Amino acid sequence: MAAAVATFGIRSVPSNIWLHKFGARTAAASIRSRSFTTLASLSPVEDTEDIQLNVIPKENARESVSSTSNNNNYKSNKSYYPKRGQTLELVCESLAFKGKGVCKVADSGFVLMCDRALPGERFIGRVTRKKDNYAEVKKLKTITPHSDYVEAPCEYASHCGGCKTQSLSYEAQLKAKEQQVCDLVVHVGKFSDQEPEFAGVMKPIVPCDIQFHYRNKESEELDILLTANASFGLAVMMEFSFGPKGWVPAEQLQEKSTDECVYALGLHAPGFFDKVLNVNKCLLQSDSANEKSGNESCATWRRTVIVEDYGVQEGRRKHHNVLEKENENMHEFHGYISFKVVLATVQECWRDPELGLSPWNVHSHTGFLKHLMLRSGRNIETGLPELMVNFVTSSDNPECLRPLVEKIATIPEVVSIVNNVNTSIGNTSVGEKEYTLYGKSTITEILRGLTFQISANSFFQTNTRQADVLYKLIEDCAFLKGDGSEIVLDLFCGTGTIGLTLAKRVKHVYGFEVVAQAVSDARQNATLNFINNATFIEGDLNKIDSTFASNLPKPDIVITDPNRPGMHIKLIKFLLRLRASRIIYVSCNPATCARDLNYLCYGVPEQNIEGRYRLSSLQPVDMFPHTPHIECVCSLELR
Ligand SMILES: C[S@@+](CC[C@H](N)C(=O)[O-])C[C@H]1O[C@@H](n2cnc3c(N)ncnc32)[C@H](O)[C@@H]1O
Repeated sequence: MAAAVATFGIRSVPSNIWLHKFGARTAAASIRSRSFTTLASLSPVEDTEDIQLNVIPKENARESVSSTSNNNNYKSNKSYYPKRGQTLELVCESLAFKGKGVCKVADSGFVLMCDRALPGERFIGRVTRKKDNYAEVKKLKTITPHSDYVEAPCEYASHCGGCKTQSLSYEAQLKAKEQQVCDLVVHVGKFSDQEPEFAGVMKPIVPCDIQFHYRNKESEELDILLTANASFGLAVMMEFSFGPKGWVPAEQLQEKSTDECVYALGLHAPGFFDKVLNVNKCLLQSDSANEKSGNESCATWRRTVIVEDYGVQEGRRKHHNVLEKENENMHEFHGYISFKVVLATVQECWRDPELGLSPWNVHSHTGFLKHLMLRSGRNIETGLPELMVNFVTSSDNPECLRPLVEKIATIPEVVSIVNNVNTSIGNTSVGEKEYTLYGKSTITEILRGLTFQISANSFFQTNTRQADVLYKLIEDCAFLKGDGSEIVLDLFCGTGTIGLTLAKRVKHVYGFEVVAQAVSDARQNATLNFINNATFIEGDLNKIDSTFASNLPKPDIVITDPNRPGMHIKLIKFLLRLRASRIIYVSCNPATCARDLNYLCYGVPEQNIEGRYRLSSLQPVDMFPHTPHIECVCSLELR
């Protein structure tokens, strides 16, 4: 297999007026019964909004339009089409992929998608973009707010791109996510919700219990802040961007001082790749710390925050002991405090003209600092948090970072400072070169009783606490015999997490992963955990050929955990030929997941490939409250 990451396209699942039973039908029968009136034709694989929307066949369009129910047949009445720029009164009915509100014009049934519209909300919106059978709209004014309203505690909630549903009660968020998965399974996956088995297959969403542990004000702020960016979860990963000009939301322009419009370090404004919302001290400091610290140095401020937050008067060690007793989420909480301190330290000095550091300008392709990535792990001996700070720069000049590195290195939790050099004009954070500027090149984390080493560019679940729940679910779905006889194939294995949690009860684990650093971490993780029956292989699963895995013993269980685009059709065909008894499909994108489940269960009729699997359970898991993200664990049995 080649090692390069490829882009690829899979056509979207053809529309079909027949919804399938749960694998009960043979593929041949399903081929006969299909009527391929394809609305979607070829959707780019990343445009999963289209996968989700273009799912109802033309001949059914009218029926679905006339229905005003919540059935989420996201299909518009073709006889009505609003004009671009037109303002309309709309009602949001439900949430769709990426957390966009599915809205309808009263009496027409025409579907419009609106960012930040929440179920039950009646509002005025302006049509911004027309798609084939729906349109996009920008919210101008709320007439009546959505149901299940709660006050969003974060001052950036309505501006930053991350947690769109902060003002929706957590119960309502869960309901919306569960509904979304269900709709996708029916409309994209083509499973019939009329079958008696459906209710048994679709499991209720597993909530994130951290929601309920963090009840006090500080803690809510923690939850919210740490989910404020799509790329991180609760306390273990955060990505900030540098920009030449801070973005200020229109409604705040009057209040903000002009210097806030200069050089920014913060979160991307929603929908803008070139605008950065500066994350300033207001968000970083708790109110009490703000009052107390005044102009004090960062170190003093840090102590103040900790003492104020927990009422602990003396000694760090004692502080931790007390915390462990008082708050079982101490690890995340303390990691969070360290994030705040690192960010405040960088904010304090990176604009100093003497350092000569400039932010990356995405338009002119000039400037040096692209991103600041913070990742937190845990010291495996003390259990205390340890932090990795990763500066992503546009050129190879690590010496320029020296003054910043010296300051950050004084923060006790920081054990690793690295520099990823990414010379491409794009905004990605993975570097062609990596320098370790201070301490180690990796951090460690503990998950399901195992130790994992993580490099800057390796994937690792960003909400460790909920990852533990997720991996336990995967283990349960594996139904291991426990006699050490089974072979496990761990596709998209990252640092080996899933395979290694199963390794001690199986004969051998074979993991495949494209990122070289992750493969090397996975091998090291096997050693760290005294596991010698796991083999990790570097390669691109989008570029497999007929010889793929032919030299390995036939697996009994396949775990597949692709990133958002889902599985390449080549890999799906490989799995259909392989016929392992069980596949566990772990997905972070329910739209591509539904599409791939359809392939695995009903085949690829256009290519005369039969489906082989029966979907026996689908378990949504909420890894990231307040964000649109949904994780799913699906069990498929060989028919
Ligand atoms: C969602 S992560 C899952 C990682 C791992 N299973 C875990 O739970 O930590 C997806 C992984 O697939 C890897 N990946 C993405 N595209 C790939 C490809 N074409 N071939 C192989 N691995 C790929 C990513 O680098 C990432 O580590």
